[in-house]
Amino acid sequence: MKEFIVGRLKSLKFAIKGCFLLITTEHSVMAQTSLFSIIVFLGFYFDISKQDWINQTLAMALVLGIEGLNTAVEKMADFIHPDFHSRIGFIKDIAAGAVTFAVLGAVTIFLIIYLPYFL
Ligand SMILES: Nc1ncnc2c1ncn2[C@@H]1O[C@H](COP(=O)(O)OP(=O)(O)OP(=O)(O)O)[C@@H](O)[C@H]1O
Repeated sequence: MKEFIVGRLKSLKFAIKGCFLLITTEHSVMAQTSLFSIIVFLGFYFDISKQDWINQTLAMALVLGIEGLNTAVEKMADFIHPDFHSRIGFIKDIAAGAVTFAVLGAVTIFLIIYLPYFL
């Protein structure tokens, strides 16, 4: 049992390190976290409902989570095959496409929540 807990804590430490690496080294994640800070500010400013906090938190987590996986795919592709190859291009394009789906969903949710405050 002790081994299990120590193992999980170690994994958590590496996972938090991964979050830190994403935020401090990846420009796309930096841009997204900056934008999300503004969204969180707007949440407090307009005193949005509990349900809207849940909705926007899920939207932001989804974008950052998929962006993180996209970054991992890009890094792995660059490591395995640093030269230009159409299959690497395809893999990177569909990974970026996955992020785009999440971003479109998140933008839709943000518009549903905040547009009424600006109309
Ligand atoms: N080795 C490669 N072979 C073929 N096409 C590639 C290759 N590397 C990149 N590409 C093409 O360039 C696009 C951008 O790739 P890149 O790795 O620069 O990602 P990015 O989205 O610009 O990420 P970042 O800004 O985080 O570096 C890919 O989606 C793909 O179409």
